[in-house]
Amino acid sequence: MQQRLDADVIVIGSGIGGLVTATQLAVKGASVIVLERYLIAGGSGGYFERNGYHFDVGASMIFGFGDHGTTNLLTRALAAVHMQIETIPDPVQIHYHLPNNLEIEVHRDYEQFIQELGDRFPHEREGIRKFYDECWKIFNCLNAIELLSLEEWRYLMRVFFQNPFACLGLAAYLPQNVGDIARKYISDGELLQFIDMECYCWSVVPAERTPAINGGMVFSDRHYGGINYPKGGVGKIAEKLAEGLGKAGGEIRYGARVTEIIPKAKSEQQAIGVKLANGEILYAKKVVSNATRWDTFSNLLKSEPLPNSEKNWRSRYQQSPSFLSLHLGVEAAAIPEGAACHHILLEDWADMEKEQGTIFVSIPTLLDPSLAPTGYHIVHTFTPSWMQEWQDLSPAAYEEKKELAAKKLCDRLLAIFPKLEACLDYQEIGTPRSHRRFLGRSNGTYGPIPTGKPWGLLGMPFNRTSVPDLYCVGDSTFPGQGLNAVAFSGFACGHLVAATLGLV
Ligand SMILES: NC(=O)c1ccc[n+]([C@@H]2O[C@H](COP(=O)([O-])OP(=O)(O)OC[C@H]3O[C@@H](n4cnc5c(N)ncnc54)[C@H](O)[C@@H]3O)[C@@H](O)[C@H]2O)c1
Ligand SMILES: CC(C)=CCC/C(C)=C/C=C/C(C)=C/C=C/C(C)=C/C=C/C=C(C)/C=C/C=C(C)/C=C/C=C(\C)CCC=C(C)C
Repeated sequence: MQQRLDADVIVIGSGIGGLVTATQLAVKGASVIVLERYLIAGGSGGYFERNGYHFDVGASMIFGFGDHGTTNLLTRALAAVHMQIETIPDPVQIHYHLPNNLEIEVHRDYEQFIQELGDRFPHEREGIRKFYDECWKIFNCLNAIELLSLEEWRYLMRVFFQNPFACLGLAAYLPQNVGDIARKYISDGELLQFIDMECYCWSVVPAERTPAINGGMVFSDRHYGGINYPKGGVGKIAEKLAEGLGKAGGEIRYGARVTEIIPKAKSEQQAIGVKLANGEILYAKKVVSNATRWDTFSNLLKSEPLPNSEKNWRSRYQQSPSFLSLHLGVEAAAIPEGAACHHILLEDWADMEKEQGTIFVSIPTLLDPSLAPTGYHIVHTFTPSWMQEWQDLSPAAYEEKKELAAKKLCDRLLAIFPKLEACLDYQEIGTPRSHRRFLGRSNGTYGPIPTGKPWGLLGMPFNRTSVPDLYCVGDSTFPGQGLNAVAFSGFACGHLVAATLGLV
């Protein structure tokens, strides 16, 4: 007997990866249901409101909103469902406050950034130029081709014949890491530490473990498409994608927690399906999981032994730390005139990768004041933290540890915002436990990081999995963390699944 089908494709999770997959499939004519365990869409790209403040959950430095080229994947994902968002250009990507008074601002203008970095390291002026120019080479290859699934051979042939040099260029960079390129041109130890931080602040690993292709994207796109903040907050991206999905005929269900993926039986009689926490079972031709690979294979595929491909991947990649997050509301006087929106603070290079070592700060109200009551700013401060730090504590000990950690972070921030503590109006503290609880991410992880030196991006799995008709999308698939990166993963997954359904 033919199995009942509820949709062509079920997508588990409405993070940006899941939503881009769903919208891409819907506009190609597939019937799609997105199942989201939380109350709103967006996952790490979501938001919450408290006391008149509109806080971004995680992502706040947004790549992919440019208006030209092919790498502006957020603009493109929205346009595919006839949506767009007004964005506010950020003139400085990051203001670094590093040991030995190394104060560097990464200006939107490439030449200004290269000039100022060269002024600080005059003996390395040439090396600096050569290093960042090589990153542009990678970016120019990416930005010259249509970005779809590398698992779909017709696309690969097409893109290769359309632009063989860009494809060969990318193929050459796929196994490389940023550190190898930096060391070709630069020998100053402090400058190499700076390049490590340039990588660490988005890849959570130093340059020698950061894929060159991702470095090329980040170090060039910030000057090309630029960093642009969505007016109304980062949550608008998911809101608009979800709206576009509805208009394209797709459906999204909230409060719909998937507890189990039911794989296709060997007899091929039964369609692949999912079971929800309320006991309901839904069937589809294909299931796409936007949960992390760890959650997908260890929690959702309950009866299946862990496939060898996943075992191999887990030996090459581990979970990155999660974050300790302080969502602060402060009086405007706390923020000095002319301050940049994003800051990185580190006092001692030895602490860069340590628990609560590097501090990330984002003040989105400098770009969009409407996110806070008049006369106030949002200061979102976060620092890497491991789940182990926050387990096995009594409720009272957990609360006390949170308060202490928050106080320590605020004290360190006084170095750049001396009036911060005096101007504090609201504080909400999130730990790895909060990230696990609200985002459904194993140990609240920010995503996969290589266990040793990786072969660039070659070790990252694509969207197809070893379980027939089950696909993965999001930051535990190629090319990894970042909203623009998971948007790529969504375009690739949507394209691959559409191809297997005969829709492209
Ligand atoms: N740019 C920044 O500042 C910044 C900061 C933090 C995170 N990020 C990035 O944001 C990206 C997040 O994108 P993503 O698409 O990979 O995923 P995501 O984790 O944001 O979204 C996954 C979604 O799936 C839902 N979900 C999980 N398990 C489920 C289940 N069993 N049933 C139903 N729903 C379930 C979650 O609630 C969530 O909405 C990450 O790549 C991260 O790197 C960026
Ligand atoms: C045919 C032949 C011969 C060959 C073939 C080859 C090819 C074609 C290849 C291709 C490839 C590709 C397509 C690739 C792609 C890639 C991509 C798209 C990538 C992307 C990336 C992106 C990224 C990485 C991004 C990221 C970002 C991030 C993560 C961010 C973050 C941030 C944060 C965390 C924040 C911070 C700070 C403060 C606040 C200060």
